[in-house]
Amino acid sequence: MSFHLSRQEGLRLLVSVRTVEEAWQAAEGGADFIDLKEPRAGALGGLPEATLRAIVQSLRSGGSTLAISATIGDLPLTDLPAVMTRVHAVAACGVDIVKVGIPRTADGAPAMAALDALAACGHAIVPVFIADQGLDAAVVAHAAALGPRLAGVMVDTQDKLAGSLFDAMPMADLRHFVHTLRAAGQLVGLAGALRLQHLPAVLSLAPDFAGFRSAVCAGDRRGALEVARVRALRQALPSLATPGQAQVIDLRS
Ligand SMILES: O=C[C@H](O)COP(=O)(O)O
Repeated sequence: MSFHLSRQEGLRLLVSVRTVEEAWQAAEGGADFIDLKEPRAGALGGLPEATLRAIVQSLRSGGSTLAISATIGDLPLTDLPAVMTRVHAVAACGVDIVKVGIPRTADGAPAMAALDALAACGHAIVPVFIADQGLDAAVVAHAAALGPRLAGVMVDTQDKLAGSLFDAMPMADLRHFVHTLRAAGQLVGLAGALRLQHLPAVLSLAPDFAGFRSAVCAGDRRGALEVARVRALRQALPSLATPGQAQVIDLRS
């Protein structure tokens, strides 16, 4: 794996963008990760490779050293050759991290086979567990067992109109997810229609990073990113992260 994400103090912000302009706005607002995604094509919508290359080229030639991730799009894990072809194609666009959705299915075997292939593919991979139907504990344990062969692990939601991550998963399950994967040496990220008001609950779970799109757009997540909204998230973090000030909110126990 050529790119390595190391653990740092505090919560890092991942902001999803769909254009060169949005990428720079996210950077200006204080994002730690620039996440390339087409929100108009679903929760993990993939951008065309030409767009990925253009954003990477602009950020790097403009002097930004921020980590850049990109999703491969919503591909079924049952077609593993197609998933791996797209992973290699996205990585070849110059991004540091490739994100791959891991939806819950009746049979966890395709997800486990995909995780094995992803861990061995030579790129920095972040599998993104889709939380809408809850998580398959055996598949999460399988990801944990892969340890640092994965660059990190995220949980996110598919249906952005059904509420936030905290509506999709009980707080106790989220705590278990973060604890299990961090104990396995992995960096853990949370996302799922998270808003400013969710930051205390996010911080109480102590993940390594949190991902945002809905919260940084004026309308819904398919609309335009607003730098002021990224900045507001960034500015909220230090005060919330100060020990004793972070309100622990058990949204669902
Ligand atoms: O990877 C993070 C996602 O793009 C977050 O999107 P969202 O805030 O709309 O759930």
